[in-house]
Amino acid sequence: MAEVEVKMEVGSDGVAIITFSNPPVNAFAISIITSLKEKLEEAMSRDDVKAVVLTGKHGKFSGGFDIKVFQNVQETGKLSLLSNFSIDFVTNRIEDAKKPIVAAIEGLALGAGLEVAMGCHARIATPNAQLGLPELSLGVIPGAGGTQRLPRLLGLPKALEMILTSKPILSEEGNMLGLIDAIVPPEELLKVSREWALDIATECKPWVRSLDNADKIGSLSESKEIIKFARLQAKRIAPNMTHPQACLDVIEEGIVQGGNPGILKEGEVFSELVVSDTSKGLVHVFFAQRATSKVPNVTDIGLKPRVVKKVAIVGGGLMGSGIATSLIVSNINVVLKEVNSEYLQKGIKTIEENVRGLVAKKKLSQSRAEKALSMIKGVSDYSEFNDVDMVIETIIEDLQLKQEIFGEIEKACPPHCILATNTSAIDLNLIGEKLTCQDRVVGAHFFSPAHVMSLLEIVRTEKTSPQVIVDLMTVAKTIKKVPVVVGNCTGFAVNRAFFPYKQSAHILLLLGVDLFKIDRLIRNFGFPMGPFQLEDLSGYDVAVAVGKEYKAAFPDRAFYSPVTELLIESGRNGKRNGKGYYVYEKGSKSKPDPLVQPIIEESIKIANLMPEGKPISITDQEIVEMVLFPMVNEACRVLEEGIVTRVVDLDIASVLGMSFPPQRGGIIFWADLVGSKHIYTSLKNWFEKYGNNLYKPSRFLEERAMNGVPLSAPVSATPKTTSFDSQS
Ligand SMILES: C[C@H](O)CC(=O)SCCNC(=O)CCNC(=O)[C@H](O)C(C)(C)COP(=O)(O)OP(=O)(O)OC[C@H]1O[C@@H](n2cnc3c(N)ncnc32)[C@H](O)[C@@H]1OP(=O)(O)O
Repeated sequence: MAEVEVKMEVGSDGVAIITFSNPPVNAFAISIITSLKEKLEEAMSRDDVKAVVLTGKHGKFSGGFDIKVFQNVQETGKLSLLSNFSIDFVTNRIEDAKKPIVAAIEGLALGAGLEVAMGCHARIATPNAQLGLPELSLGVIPGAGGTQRLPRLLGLPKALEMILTSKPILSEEGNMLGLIDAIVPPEELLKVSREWALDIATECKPWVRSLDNADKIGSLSESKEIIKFARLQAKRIAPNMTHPQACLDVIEEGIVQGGNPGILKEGEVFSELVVSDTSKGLVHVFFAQRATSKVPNVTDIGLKPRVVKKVAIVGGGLMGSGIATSLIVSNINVVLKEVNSEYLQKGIKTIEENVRGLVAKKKLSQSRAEKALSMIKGVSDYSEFNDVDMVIETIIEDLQLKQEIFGEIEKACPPHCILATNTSAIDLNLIGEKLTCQDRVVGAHFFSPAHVMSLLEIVRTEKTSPQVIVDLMTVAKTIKKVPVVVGNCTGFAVNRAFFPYKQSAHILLLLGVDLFKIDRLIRNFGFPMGPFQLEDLSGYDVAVAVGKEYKAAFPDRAFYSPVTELLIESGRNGKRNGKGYYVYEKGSKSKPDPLVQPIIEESIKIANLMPEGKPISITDQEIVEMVLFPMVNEACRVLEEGIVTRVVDLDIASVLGMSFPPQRGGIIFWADLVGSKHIYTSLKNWFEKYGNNLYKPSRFLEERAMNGVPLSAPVSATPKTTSFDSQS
């Protein structure tokens, strides 16, 4: 069968098997939908066809509507591209067809994939097929009848859970709950499906129209209560998003008015949401995340990843034990080295606690947890390093010590072994300076807690070999991390672009803006917490140590705030000792601590930033912009210096490493929506007003703003020109 094609074969039993193919996931592209309509029309009109089986090629039913079409609609505004898929195709051509249609589901049926299957008159699936409606994760709602048919097939509570969490269920659960009619092995899928279809045609099995099925919907008052509860939950999980509430409105409409009015409302709401900024951001993140795994001159030069079966970790602290946890739960053997048995026991204990935590959260079964723990071996010397495929060093940020350790591991490990460091700041060229095998040195920058956070920043030097990068990217995927490949500098891409976030928040504080207001506004923007809450969480000692690194690396613009050291002097260390900008007490929510006010007043005096000694007057929007625009400015430098060569890498690094709200599409995507000219002029204005270099626009930003070139255009896209100043 050709790559993108719909084929129909009519058997001697009178069943037409319609197979669609659009690798890799059989997405419903416009051409596939058009061909499917034609084949269905033919099947309905042919006298030798009694029933139809609809199935996908390549071991999958369908990954849903083609999301590239969403991008096209978002760019052109042409809603007609969505071609009334729901009513014209799923309802009229499938559900209302005059001959029975059975969906034969292998592998997965997601989004429109499941919606098409629910329009069919029965569903037969292979074991472990994934069934889900993940549309909310793209900023839209199920738009091909899913909001109406799933509650009618599964009952409201389970349907709401699936839609609101975007999480799929497996066909076994679907079978138990009534979504799937039978589970059969892959080799019997077509045989059973065609028999089922014939049985419906001969009335031996029921001809079920899902939209008419009211059995699983309870009383109106009961349903309304369930939806009310779901609204509260959705608000708690996604406080800044409106589309989950819009989805619940649509589901409620269907319950109150009936399935057909529900489908009409679904269509209206879908059309509004697909062109919203939220959907634009989330669709961008979907494709950007996949693009990060295609690295020019690395993944496109025919290299095959080598197998990494055993990894040694040097250092069993918080990072080392988190990384070890990620590896062992993904079936990679780990040798954990510590300097003495006390530290070793501590490290192993943390790993055991991490694994128990994953079991408690139902992310790991008990048997897999036991297997994982059997894959770790604690050691206090290098004798076990002779057959490891990779070493990850996770000790404290001390260059001399790191150089010594790298000298030792180079001798102890086999010649193919990858030598990785988890440093978050130190120049990799210095760490590997004394080695003979500098092509094997690479940064594996995990984020804390390493067994939970999904980003792996892979830092390459000019000498790191592409093979080593390919290998580490493969390990990242094995342990379910998203790898982003970046260049070498202080802070690499994530911490480098993120440092102005905290510093600008401190400048605002010292200019007299209420810190709790800053936190609240940043949360409203979509970050999970504000800059001061984040500082409380990481601990002030970390903030002071990291602040020194940036001061040394970027003395022209790194800002020193006296607040953190004064907080430490007064016995505060954030969440760790329960006392920070907020008070943390066991069993209750953190609360702003009024007792920090005198410390802030003292800091304001020391810093003396307020113009004429008075707090500045500033709008809420400007507060948010003053925290975020300096990050955009630094991100521009990261791009200009080639630390990151593609904008998608920075967008994904910001979403997964800085918790930049995914619905904003990542830092550069958002900056382009705001407009580089506005960012440039705002920064310039603050630079002139407050005299702080943190706000001085970078050359890259200035050139892009001046030439009207989006920040996301390739680095080579900016013509070199004179500045705004000299132009005006
Ligand atoms: C009207 C309807 O209600 C609206 C919809 O149906 S919206 C779509 C709903 N469906 C989804 O959200 C599913 C999105 N896809 C996924 O979650 C995952 O791709 C998957 C679980 C299907 C497969 O995962 P995995 O095997 O890891 O492969 P993954 O790398 O993600 O995808 C493989 C390729 O298929 C593409 N792809 C996956 N689903 C796609 C889709 N629905 N449309 C277009 N392209 C898609 C990916 O972009 C990727 O392309 P690339 O190779 O060029 O980078």
